Amino acid sequence: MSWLLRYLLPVKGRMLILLVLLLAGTGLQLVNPQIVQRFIDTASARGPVAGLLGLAGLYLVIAVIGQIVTVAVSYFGNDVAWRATNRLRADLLKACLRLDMRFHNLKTPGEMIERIDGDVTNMSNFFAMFIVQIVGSFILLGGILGFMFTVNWPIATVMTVFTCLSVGVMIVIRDLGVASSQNERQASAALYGLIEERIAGIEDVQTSGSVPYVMNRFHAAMRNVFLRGRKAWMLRVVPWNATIVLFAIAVTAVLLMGVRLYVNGQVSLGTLYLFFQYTQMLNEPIEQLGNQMQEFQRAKSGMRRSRELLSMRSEIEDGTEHALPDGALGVEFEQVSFSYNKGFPVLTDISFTLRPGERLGIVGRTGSGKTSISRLLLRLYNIDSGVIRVGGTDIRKLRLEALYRRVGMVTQDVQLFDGTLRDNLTLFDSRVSDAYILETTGRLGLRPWIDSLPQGLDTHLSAGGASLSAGEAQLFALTRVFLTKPSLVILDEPSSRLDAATEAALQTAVDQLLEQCTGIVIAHRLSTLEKVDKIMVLGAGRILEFGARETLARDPSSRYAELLRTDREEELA
Ligand SMILES: Nc1ncnc2c1ncn2[C@@H]1O[C@H](COP(=O)(O)OP(=O)(O)OP(=O)(O)O)[C@@H](O)[C@H]1O
Repeated sequence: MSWLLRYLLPVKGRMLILLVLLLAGTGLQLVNPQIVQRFIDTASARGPVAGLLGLAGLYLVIAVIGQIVTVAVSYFGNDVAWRATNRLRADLLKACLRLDMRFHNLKTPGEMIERIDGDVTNMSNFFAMFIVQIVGSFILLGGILGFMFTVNWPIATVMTVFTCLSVGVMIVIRDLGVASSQNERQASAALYGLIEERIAGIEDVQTSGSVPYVMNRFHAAMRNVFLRGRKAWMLRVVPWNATIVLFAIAVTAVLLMGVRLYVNGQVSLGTLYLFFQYTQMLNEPIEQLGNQMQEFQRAKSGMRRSRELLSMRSEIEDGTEHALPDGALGVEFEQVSFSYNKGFPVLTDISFTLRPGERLGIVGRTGSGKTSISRLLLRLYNIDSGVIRVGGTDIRKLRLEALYRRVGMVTQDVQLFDGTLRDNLTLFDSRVSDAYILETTGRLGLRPWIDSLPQGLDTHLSAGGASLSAGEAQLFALTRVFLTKPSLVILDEPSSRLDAATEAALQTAVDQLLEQCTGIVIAHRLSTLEKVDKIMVLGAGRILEFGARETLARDPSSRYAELLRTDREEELA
């Protein structure tokens, strides 16, 4: 409840309006049967027609106002629900964006969408209506029973017993469907994960002819959602069904007692109608309570999942220091060991130093750990042991923001965001001027491409990357890093997708960039590394060789020299 209140407190004014409207609606509901009672009694006593018409008119006016109040309740209910749940959605998204890569490696984007939006949508009705309707239902019940006690206490007692029994049954079995509702949400999240994954890999799915296979998996996931959903629904409706049986017994008892009183002349026909009508009306708040109980079970499973997500902490704790020396930044790895999964070391005992402004080329076989080193430098993962220093400061002590502001990385995968070309190049930083963008793109050879676009920097790019060729996307990513004027730059296979001419242009630009900052270049092709100062040869997560490039190249027994020889032979072949 305290958690719920945190989201409802900011909308307390609207909640209050909702409550007042609900009370007004409840009052109107209680009044109308009494008007009908008077109408019947006046009519049976052959009272004046004008009086009857007046009662009928009053009934109509109250009925119309009642409808208006119902519409207003629905409007404010939805309004409150959206406002409160949007806050929760924002909190969930923020929590999700702050979680570390180990978490994200295990979750598909589709699953996260379902958790941030699907679960919350399931809670929205609960948010809007739960407190209000529970309070409203109890007030209506109290009003009906209270009035009945003033008219006929034996019947009121029967109705009270029935009400207490119904509410008691619901309270006792209220948690029945929670676990299975949680399972239902889980299955639904898995289904979304599957759809997202397959649509993201649509090219592979289509070209490998695996549409039938995907459909098969999809049907299996749908079946799972259906089976779990059915079970959850069955368990949720049990409390409600129990009250229907109780209600039928109560109506029968009240009618029998009422008819007996009428036959004995103890009550008028109008009062008999009132008994009947109020017993019928008891059903409504009890049904509301039952519905809310169902919503509650559904919402509770969503709430559990949301609270679980909100309580998760990223393994990457932000540091406190934010001062780094001006200019190029030195890098130091001291006995660094790292594993993605416990027991499977990816990097072991990595130690090396790069002075400010130095350029390091990392080579090694596929899977030797080159990219992992760059990820560690950006603190995407915590290391198992050792220390990494950037600009002389342990990166664990640095504010992440300070680190990201000074370190740039170009990876093999380029992510485009929905926005203009300018937004994508500056990553939505409006302080970067167009002149600077154009000058930088000119240096990188992207200018002819930008000039060929009808709207230049204002051209809209779609998210994902479909609007750029792989090579363009890579040039694009380099430009992005250039624009941030980094003090340390990591280039992961920067020219892997470029043709020879573009690569030459790019190489000049990279050289210019590396002149201003410290650089780490990860490359498969040794030609990319001609300008670097030092070389690191990695093998199975260990440094096999580290030293000045010139020295290693000249030493025929070095691994680097051997790599150069094989590279040349391959080129000749
Ligand atoms: N997210 C991850 N979770 C678990 N293991 C991973 C993850 N990323 C990489 N690995 C493993 O870590 C090892 C090193 O991977 P890394 O990407 O650093 O190698 P690399 O030298 O950059 O390879 P390549 O030249 O192919 O890019 C590999 O065995 C890889 O399977």
